[in-house]
Amino acid sequence: MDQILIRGGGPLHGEIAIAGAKNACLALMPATLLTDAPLTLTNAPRLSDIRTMTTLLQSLGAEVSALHRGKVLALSSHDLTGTRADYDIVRKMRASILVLGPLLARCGHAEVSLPGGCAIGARPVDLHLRAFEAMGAELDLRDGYVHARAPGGLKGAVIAFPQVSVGATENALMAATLARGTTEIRNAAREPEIVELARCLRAMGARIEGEGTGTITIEGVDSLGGATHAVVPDRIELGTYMLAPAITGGEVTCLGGRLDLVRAFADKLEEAGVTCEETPAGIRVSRRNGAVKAVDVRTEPFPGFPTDLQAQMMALLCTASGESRLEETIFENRFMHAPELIRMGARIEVHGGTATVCGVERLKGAPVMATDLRASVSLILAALAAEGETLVSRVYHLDRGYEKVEQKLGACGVHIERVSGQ
Ligand SMILES: CC(=O)N[C@H]1[C@@H](OP(=O)(O)OP(=O)(O)OC[C@H]2O[C@@H](n3ccc(=O)[nH]c3=O)[C@H](O)[C@@H]2O)O[C@H](CO)[C@@H](O)[C@@H]1O
Ligand SMILES: C=C(OP(=O)(O)O)C(=O)O
Repeated sequence: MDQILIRGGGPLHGEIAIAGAKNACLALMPATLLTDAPLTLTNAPRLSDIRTMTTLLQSLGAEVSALHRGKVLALSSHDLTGTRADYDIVRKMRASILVLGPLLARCGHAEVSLPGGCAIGARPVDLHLRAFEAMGAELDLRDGYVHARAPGGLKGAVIAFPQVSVGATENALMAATLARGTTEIRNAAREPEIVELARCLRAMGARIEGEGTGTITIEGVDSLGGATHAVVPDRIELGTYMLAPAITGGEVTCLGGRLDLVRAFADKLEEAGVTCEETPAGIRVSRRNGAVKAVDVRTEPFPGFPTDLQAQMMALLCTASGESRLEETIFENRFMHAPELIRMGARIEVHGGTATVCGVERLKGAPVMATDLRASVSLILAALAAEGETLVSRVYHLDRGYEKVEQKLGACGVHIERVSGQ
């Protein structure tokens, strides 16, 4: 199994190109199931999660070709052969549940394995299922699978989510495009991934209004056509690399980055004493003198501070001057990076959903283990500033969401390499 070795030390200088967004692409790819016309996605990231979604769609009979070294995905669901998403694929990636809405809308039935819990929390899919029921689907949970049927087709409905869910909003949005009548999604997620999906669906002929607000209205149409859509830059990869010079000092420009994608996060960086400027090329981040200041962070749905940047922010605050509080409100078990950061000399106490971080002068390199995707990259960030060598194991988590980490950070002056471990 691969490991990543980092020799921390000096400041970072250079440019890092931000890839297309994993989470946007994972929602856009299943949209192919809604149409028999071709869907082309450009600026796709090259990640194991994208390959997993490719395998899942292919298992349903869709054609998915990765062109231009994987940066362009050509998808066609002209000849769908199945409606069953198998446990063997779904268990690898929760976003697999996003095929349920499109399959149900297009084929009138689908069988999708329940994704189950994962390291960061239980993550049920009840909100997805309630949305389909509101649209007239009949659901049956059997043998670990959701068996969904809508013999007369889905009907437009008012779907009022009791809590904000990105995935449930995406699933309901896709299903509603082919439902009979009008659907109103209330308390909808407002994440950029939702806006992207709505734009792509609109380009395919869907009638959607209100994406990016709490209420999305969809007027169902009889069929959708094809489209070509460029995937938005990955705001979580962007935030992660913005933290690199914040932690080590120096100056890095994140090419293609946009402040509107990371406003709440960039505000916290500024509050901590890190400069973030938008330039025509991207976002330039610099920290020249002194330690960063402690700040308090509370994760929230967009436009709040993203849970997917909480672990990385914690890595920064480990060496801030003073005491910071991080409150995780989205997932019940998303502090697994804390014990590993403590192995590197951090002072962190976790009580329920709150972590208190007391900044130390210097972290020390250590062997550490990645427990999930964002935890893995938080350890890499911590290692950039640590004294000595850090060896991060279980980096398959990292490969789900970050392409070419070694090259991107290596080009900014860090000693980082992938090594084969046991
Ligand atoms: C592939 C993808 O885009 N993943 C992102 C997506 O995950 P995902 O779409 O799974 O996250 P949700 O927004 O649905 O989850 C938010 C909260 O709602 C709960 N919930 C969700 C659905 C449901 O049916 N019932 C329920 O209780 C979840 O357990 C969680 O506590 O949004 C999360 C929140 O920004 C991000 O951390 C993930 O990176
Ligand atoms: C939690 C994440 O992904 P997923 O929802 O696929 O687990 C993430 O991208 O940080």
